[in-house]
Amino acid sequence: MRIDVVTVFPDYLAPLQLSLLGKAQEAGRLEAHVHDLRAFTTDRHRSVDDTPYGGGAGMVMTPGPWGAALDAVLAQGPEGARPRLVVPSPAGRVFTQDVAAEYAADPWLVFACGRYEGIDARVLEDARSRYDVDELSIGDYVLFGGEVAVLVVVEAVGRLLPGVLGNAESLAEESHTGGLLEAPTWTKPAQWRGLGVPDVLVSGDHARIARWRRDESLRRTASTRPDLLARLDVDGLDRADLAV
Ligand SMILES: COC(=O)c1ccnc(N)c1
Repeated sequence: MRIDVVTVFPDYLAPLQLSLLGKAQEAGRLEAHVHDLRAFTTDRHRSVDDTPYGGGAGMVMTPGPWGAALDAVLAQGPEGARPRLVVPSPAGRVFTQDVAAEYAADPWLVFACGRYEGIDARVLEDARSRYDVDELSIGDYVLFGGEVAVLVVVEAVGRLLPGVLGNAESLAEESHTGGLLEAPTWTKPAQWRGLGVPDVLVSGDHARIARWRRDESLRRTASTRPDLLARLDVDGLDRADLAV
């Protein structure tokens, strides 16, 4: 997978070089390119924003540098490819594990990091002729810019890429895989500050352990995220059992 990020704060994306994402890049599973939007400005002040038409507080990012930047990114990628342009925005569709899986299947993601009051609407309108444009929210709150959202999305997507996670099996049991929250976990020591470990987990009965973990996962989901349960058609689930 290739990812390109256009931003006025390239340093914000430095964490992409760390940890598993750094290793994924070394292994050639992920190719990340960060572009400074100001490199596509043409004025002496390298300006990227201006006052909004119609008035109102704050500044809007001007279309010129963005158009040039998105053209340049396209020219650097595979010939004829049509990448997905992801624009982090509080007005976007909500990013979920399912969306992460969708993105993990894309060969090329381009991220446009807006700041201030956003990017001139014509940038996305123009981009739609060459990109599949996706405005994306990481939750119902507002940030200073899209860069933090890019780090969230790239980490959630990158860990789904084949070979990036040491043990791909862990993907099957984690929260939001299959729509439920994962059961609580314990490790050594067996006793800690007077607290022990559920007997079933040291029983060695793997079928019983799997059932117990499933029940704990359902209970935790019902207690913390009943909205997730409402979406699920969990076979054989008797919701009365989940009265927590
Ligand atoms: C400037 O970008 C944001 O404020 C933003 C981006 C993605 N998700 C959000 N919830 C906010």
